[in-house]
Amino acid sequence: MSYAPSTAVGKQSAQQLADLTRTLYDRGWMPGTSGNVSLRLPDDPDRALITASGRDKGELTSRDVVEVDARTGRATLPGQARPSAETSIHAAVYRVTGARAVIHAHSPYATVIAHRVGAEESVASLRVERFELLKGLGLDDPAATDLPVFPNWPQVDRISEDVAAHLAARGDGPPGLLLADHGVTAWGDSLDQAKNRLECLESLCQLLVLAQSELRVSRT
Ligand SMILES: CSC[C@@H](O)[C@@H](O)C(=O)COP(=O)(O)O
Ligand SMILES: [Zn+2]
Repeated sequence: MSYAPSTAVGKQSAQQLADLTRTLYDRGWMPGTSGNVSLRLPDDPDRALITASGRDKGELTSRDVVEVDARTGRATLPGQARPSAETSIHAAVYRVTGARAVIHAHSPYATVIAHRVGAEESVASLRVERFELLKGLGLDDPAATDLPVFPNWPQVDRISEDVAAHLAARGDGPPGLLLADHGVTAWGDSLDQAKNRLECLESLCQLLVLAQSELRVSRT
């Protein structure tokens, strides 16, 4: 039930995944067993490694990952641990954006903003503007962005369908999203880039809270 890669690339990727997950736990961004991280294998991007479900993220090792099909989220090897319950959200991001790494965290400020915006039946948009840190998101126009906030349906597949549809329709959106009352997900071309973007999103949410800004939310 533990990941035992046959290649040096698999071994190195699993180690990177585990090291980053523990770092984010240590920051308080993945309390308990919350959060999940995935990375497409550099030598075969059709496959990805993702954290196993329900593990203590502060204790995660390179054996606590699961190899899945990057586009479907289905396990590719027999006898593996259960992949993250939110694997289908990672797969939706991979299908639509071409990202190479995805991180989902329960970091406090992003989660507070996701709670304050909330969501009813459909995706909401949170306007974020003016902050210099928007430049860290790699946007075409860093003056402002509309951060999507998705309903936190109990059926994860329903969330991933919403995410895939929204990202397909809004190709110029930010490399991240909020899940109402839940947390934040960010992605990038590498684990480092996904982490940087997650840090920018968390910090932007912190600034919104500290500035006591009225949240500009639009709902469709
Ligand atoms: C500890 S509750 C958090 C979970 O429900 C979920 O949102 C989460 O982030 C972790 O799920 P996991 O299946 O371990 O990847
Ligand atoms: Zn979560």
